[in-house]
Parts: sequence; C-alpha cells; structure tokens
Amino acid sequence: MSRLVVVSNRVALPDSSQNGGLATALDAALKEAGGLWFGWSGKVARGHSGELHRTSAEGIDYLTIDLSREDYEGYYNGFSNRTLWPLLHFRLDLVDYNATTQAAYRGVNALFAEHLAREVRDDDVVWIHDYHLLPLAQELRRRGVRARLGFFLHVPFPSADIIAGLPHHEKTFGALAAYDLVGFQTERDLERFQDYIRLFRGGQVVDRGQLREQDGRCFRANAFPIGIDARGLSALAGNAMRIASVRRLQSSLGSRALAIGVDRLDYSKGLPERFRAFERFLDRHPDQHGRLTYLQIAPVSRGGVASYRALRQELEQFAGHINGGHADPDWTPVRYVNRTYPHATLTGFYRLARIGLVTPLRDGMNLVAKEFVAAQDPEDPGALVLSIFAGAARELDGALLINPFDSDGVADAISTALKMPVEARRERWQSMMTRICDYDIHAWRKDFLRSLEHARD
Ligand SMILES: O=P(O)(O)OC[C@H]1O[C@H](O[C@H]2O[C@H](CO)[C@@H](O)[C@H](O)[C@H]2O)[C@H](O)[C@@H](O)[C@@H]1O
Ligand SMILES: O=c1ccn([C@@H]2O[C@H](COP(=O)(O)OP(=O)(O)O)[C@@H](O)[C@H]2O)c(=O)[nH]1
Repeated sequence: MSRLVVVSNRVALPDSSQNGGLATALDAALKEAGGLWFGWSGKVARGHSGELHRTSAEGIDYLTIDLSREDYEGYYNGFSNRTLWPLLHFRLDLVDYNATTQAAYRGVNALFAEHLAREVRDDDVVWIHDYHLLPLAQELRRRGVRARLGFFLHVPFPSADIIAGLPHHEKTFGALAAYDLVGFQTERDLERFQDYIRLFRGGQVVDRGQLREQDGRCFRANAFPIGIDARGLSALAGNAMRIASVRRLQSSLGSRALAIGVDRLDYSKGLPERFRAFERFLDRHPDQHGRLTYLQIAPVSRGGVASYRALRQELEQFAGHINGGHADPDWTPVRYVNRTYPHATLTGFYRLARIGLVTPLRDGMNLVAKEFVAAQDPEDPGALVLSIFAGAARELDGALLINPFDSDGVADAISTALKMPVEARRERWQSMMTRICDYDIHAWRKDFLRSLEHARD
C-alpha cells in the first residue's frame, strides 16, 4: 500500500476540538497506510511566509507552514475567497479580480510545492483538496514530482461560460489537467468540467471520466459525493440529551416545534432568502402562527472579506424585523445565534427539530443536510427542506426539494413539513438514511483513493 500525503489549506491538527467528518475520514486513511498531512498552519507571521511546524501523532506526520500577512491577504482573503469562491458559486457579480492577489495565490501554491517536493516520494499517493490549491499539481510537476496526484473540489464547478468570466482563467483552471484524477461532488459538476476542457482547452472526453488534452496527455475525472460518519453521528445524537445546552433548548421550546438551520455566515448559503421565506410562511399560514420556532445557527466566517461583513449586518436587521412584526410576548419566531457548536451538541439540536432548513443558493455538497438526517429519531424523524442547488439534493430524495429563490414555495414547504404525518416522515427519512449509511465518509475516501491508485492504468 502506498503512503498517503494529504494537502489542504486547513490542516486538522490532532489536538484541535473543531475537527469534523472530513478530518476523521482523512485521519483514518492516513493511519491505515501511514502518511503526511501538509497545509497552512492557520498562523499569520509577522515577517515572511515559510516557517514550518512539524508534529506527529498516531503514525501521522503533520507539516504546516506560516503565511505572511501579505500572502494571507492575497492568497486566502483575496484570490481564494474574493475571486474563486464567488466564481465557483455562480456569483460573477461578486467576483473581485485583481492581478496582485492572483500572483499571491500562485506564489503560495509555488511555496507549498517547494516544500512538498522535498517530502514526496515517487511511490506516494498525494491527495490535494479544494479551490485554494488548483494549480498545485502543475507546480509540483515543474519541480520533478512523479507521484500520483489527485484533487478533490469540495465546492461546485460552474459552467464554462462563468469560468470564462475570470481573466486568464486557463492559468488557474487549465492547471487541473496536471492531476492524474480530478474529483467532483456531483455528476453535474463533472459534466460542466468536461465541457470546460472541451470548449476552452481543446481537449476531448475519450470515455466517461477519461479526458485527453490537446497535447495527447490523458487524465481522469469523476464524481465522488462526500459523505458523513452517519452511524457515528446517529449514536452521538442518541446520547445528546446528556448535554445541558440540548436540554435547555428542549425546555425553552415548550410545546412548539423547532425548525433549524446551521450554516457558516456565507452568502452562498441563502440566509436572507431563507429569512424572507420564513416571513412568508408566517404571513401565508396564519393557522400555524405561534406553532414553530426557527433557530438559525450561523458562525461568523471569513470576516476579512467585505461581502461577509455586509451579510452579517443584513441578517441582524432582518431577524429583528421579523421578530418585531410577528413575535408575541411569550414567543420569538426567529432565534439567531452566531456561535459555533461542537458536533455532539449540534446533533442534539438536530434531533429536537421537526424541520431542517437547508436552502443554499449553491453548495458543493452541504454536510449539514446529511448530519440532520443522521441525527433523527427513527421513530419520529424530522423532515428536511432542501435546496435543489445543494450537491446533497442529488442523493437525498426523501427531502422536500425547493428552489431557494422561490420564497412562496419555501414557505409552503415549511408548512407541509410541519403538518406531515409521522408515517410519511418515517418513509422519507428511511430512504435518506439508507443512502447516507451506504455511501458514508469512509466509502467516499476509499472510492477516491482506489480510483487514484488506478488512475494511470
Ligand atoms: O476554511 P474556511 O474558509 O473557514 O471555510 C470552511 C470550508 O468551507 C468550504 O466547504 C465545502 O466543503 C464541504 C465538504 O465537502 C461541502 O459540503 C460544502 O458544500 C463546501 O462549501 C470549503 O470548500 C472548505 O475548503 C473550507 O475549509
Ligand atoms: O456551529 C457549528 C456550525 C457548523 N459546524 C459544522 O460545519 C460543517 C459545515 O459543512 P457544510 O458542508 O454544511 O458547509 P461548509 O461550511 O463546509 O460550506 C458541518 O459539518 C457542521 O456540522 C459545526 O461543527 N459547528
């Protein structure tokens, strides 16, 4: 078995309390074959980029690198989160292109490659994650690295015409052809990537999942929808009443049902649209007035980017507006919380909820949708209201699928979910639970790594 090298912008260090499902899956893979996890240390250095930190635990080596303030601003806040993130989420209107941040992005990828090239052996398998590192394979090949290189994009891949809106897009997206295997969340993302290679790279789709570049070089691409540790989360949820904050939430609800949303404060998650739809629900369904409390957990994210700060302000005002117009002395329709909760607590919150609201405008997968399903009580499960624009919608066919831009449609789905009889909820839940247990986070990483091992066959 080859050694595994994982590369990602954020590294889930062994002592961190915030490590989620992805960290668990990659940890398991790294432990199996022994391996190395490389990425940004999360630290912004006073001087230059490049100071390395090395640590090991349970057979895994962790190597992280500090970034200078200038590189952090250019690579992370700049090109990754002000240019690529909106572009990849179909938001050309928010794309802020700047040649300086693009150069910083390329520079940090080159710096990562410089250090990695000294670590990687020819028989290693290297798995690189996400939009921060699109050109890393190209930089590694330039430095003579011959190991198998795989890439997984956690966010959507938009249509070729949107990508073409980015000046010099070939430099960033053409570089994907340097990988042996490129993985996407859904078949639609894969199809749009294949279109891009045909239309803008002069490449060919030889066979499903097999692409040929103009110069004759072949590489593979496929869909690998990321999963969660469904059984593990289900067990956590079953024990969550031991957690004081879960019990407090339950007693605060009284006899009212709970609707829950859990999202980073990000414009891709469609939070203002969701608040609008909830307000429409209150207006259109007066018979259900006072029967439902909506809890929105929204940890602050990427505060260094102006559009994220503006969103935070907008939502604070919106929550106040809805409560001002609809609350009773003993009922607040919207509870809006900017804190981050550990998984154990979140699973308890999910289990208390009659309705899960997952309504992003675009989302690579959306793990919250799957976590909500895993956490339900099989005897009395809640219903999931899910956007057709989340990658998860391809698998979770038992959800009430909605278009997040249609506030009346979302409002009516909330009402339907609230009234849904338990038999119908059980039937819908069972089909979703079966799927997320069958293709869980471990099946996902084994599937990807197996394909990468054989990508050159
Ligand atoms: O690292 P941050 O800038 O704080 O952002 C957090 C992560 O957000 C994104 O998550 C994506 O990956 C999920 C798992 O595959 C997927 O379900 C979701 O739809 C995506 O948005 C981002 O892609 C990660 O790199 C960030 O670390
Ligand atoms: O207070 C919180 C809010 C979110 N999450 C986790 O953050 C992840 C969010 O992943 P998702 O795919 O839904 O969206 P992303 O934020 O990655 O775009 C999920 O595992 C959530 O359980 C968490 O642990 N605590």
